[in-house]
Amino acid sequence: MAAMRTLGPKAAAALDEELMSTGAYSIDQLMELAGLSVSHAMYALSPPQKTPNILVACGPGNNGGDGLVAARHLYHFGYKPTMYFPKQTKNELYQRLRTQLEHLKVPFTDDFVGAAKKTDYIIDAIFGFSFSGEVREPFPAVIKALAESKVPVLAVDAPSSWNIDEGSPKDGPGKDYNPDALVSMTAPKPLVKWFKGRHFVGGRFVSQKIAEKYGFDVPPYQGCDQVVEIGSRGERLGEITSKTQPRHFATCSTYNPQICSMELSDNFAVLNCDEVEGEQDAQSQRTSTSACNLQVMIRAHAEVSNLAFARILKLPSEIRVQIYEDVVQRHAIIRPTTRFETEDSAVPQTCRVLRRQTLAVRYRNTLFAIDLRSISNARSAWGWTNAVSEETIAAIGKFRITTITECPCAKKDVVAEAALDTVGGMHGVRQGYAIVADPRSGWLNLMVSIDRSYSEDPCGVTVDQCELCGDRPMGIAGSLMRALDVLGLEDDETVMDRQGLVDILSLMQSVSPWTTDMDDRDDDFE
Ligand SMILES: NC(=O)C1=CN([C@@H]2O[C@H](COP(=O)(O)OP(=O)(O)OC[C@H]3O[C@@H](n4cnc5c(N)ncnc54)[C@H](OP(=O)(O)O)[C@@H]3O)[C@@H](O)[C@H]2O)[C@H](O)CC1
Ligand SMILES: [K+]
Repeated sequence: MAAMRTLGPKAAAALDEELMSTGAYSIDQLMELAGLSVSHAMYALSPPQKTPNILVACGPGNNGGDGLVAARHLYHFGYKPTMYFPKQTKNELYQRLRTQLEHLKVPFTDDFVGAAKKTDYIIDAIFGFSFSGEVREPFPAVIKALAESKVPVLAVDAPSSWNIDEGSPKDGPGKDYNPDALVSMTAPKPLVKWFKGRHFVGGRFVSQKIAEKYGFDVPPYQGCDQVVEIGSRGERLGEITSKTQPRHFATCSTYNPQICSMELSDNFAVLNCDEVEGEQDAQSQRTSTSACNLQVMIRAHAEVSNLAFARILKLPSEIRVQIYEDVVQRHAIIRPTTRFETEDSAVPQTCRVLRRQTLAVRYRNTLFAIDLRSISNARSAWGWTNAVSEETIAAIGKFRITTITECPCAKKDVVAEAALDTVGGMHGVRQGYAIVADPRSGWLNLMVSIDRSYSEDPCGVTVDQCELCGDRPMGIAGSLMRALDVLGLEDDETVMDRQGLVDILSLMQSVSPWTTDMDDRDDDFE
């Protein structure tokens, strides 16, 4: 996949001129769009629930203006921005942007170095494509602090102090400055050749005609996104290894758009591709017919759904295309690994560790996992969500339990179908339970299904009888009901605060562990 073309400093300045002359844009508009893109990139990197405090360092030029605009949007997204803006020019535009922030009571600080120690994220909007020469006062200490920062940094258009054409400086305060992320305005600058972090492009307003004239690519923005995450050099997908250290982790169930992509903590490392293989791989340890079938089904699914599953995952389009091509052309590298690996014991509290049949795709530092059970069995999509992220928990306030009784009576399918209305289209669920977080409606749906093979109820509680045959199966749902009882929740629809949800998830974990036990004994899982 070819890397995106870059725009040198002269071309970038000429483009801005053209946008403001023949393009009929005003500088305010361009800056508003640029700052909005920055705020979207920030949100994509880390939502306000995770990193509320953002220190925005603004330089004297338009790069600084982008930072001022971004801070306003971030405030409205729920962050708490703090501004460092030491060299304000007389330009009226900057005064207005500052006043807008002051009206929101966004604080301005003179002590960047001190503030940098207290924040969760820093936005570097000091210099953009017009930076040149040695860094002048008062910025050397600021650039040095950015280089030494323990908290992550998102750079706007360029890591400040980097040479736009030649990248990171050989000496000076920015010598070791390598921000974690970069959002390129309109098009990447040549310096991205040396940039190694996560990279977004923003500026969804230029026409194809202008892009052609200036020789850059308009990236494939999706939905109403203001930014696209791209690989700096268009590298191919990495292969899967159990040692992959993902920064983010996403799971998805194809047939249920309510199951969104989820993000977990940084130190969550998990991968399991047991029994799933792509091409016969020299290193593969086993072969499995179900894997071959799966492969065929994934392929068919990919063709039919035209990447719907990747879209649900909100994968960068580059990866979507890659998955699509790989899957359709049967080049997916899917390797069996033996076990899951979790690094953080807290993770299982809010996460159901992936089990079999997971297609994982590593893209740069991000590991994407797609739950193939949903892909492989279109008629009975497995409603498994493997993780409930902090962000999702923050977005939901209600909890709903649906019990699906899989009874040995002949009408069991009917029983399962009855759950359709309540859980948004999932059926065919067997043992286990699914947690479906739906931030849009504010629901955390917990679907409990019961299998007769669970003959004992660990908490001595029986649950709903089968509507059709009157039998009262027991099992995992019983323990859950018990857990709710402990919490004093009698209704199966409850509005609760975030802590309540966390408590429930923790309790479920403690009464019925979601991780290794089940995985160990679940060899016949299909
Ligand atoms: N294309 C888009 O989508 C848009 C991008 N925008 C953003 O604008 C910047 C470019 O803005 P510009 O005003 O041209 O310049 P900068 O902000 O990069 O920097 C200019 C100021 O920086 C000072 N400067 C330059 N070099 C040094 C140095 N070595 N030491 C200290 N200070 C330096 C310079 O100061 P002076 O003292 O020389 O005046 C300038 O004040 C682009 O990168 C995007 O982020 C726009 O928002 C429009 C849309
Ligand atoms: K910058």
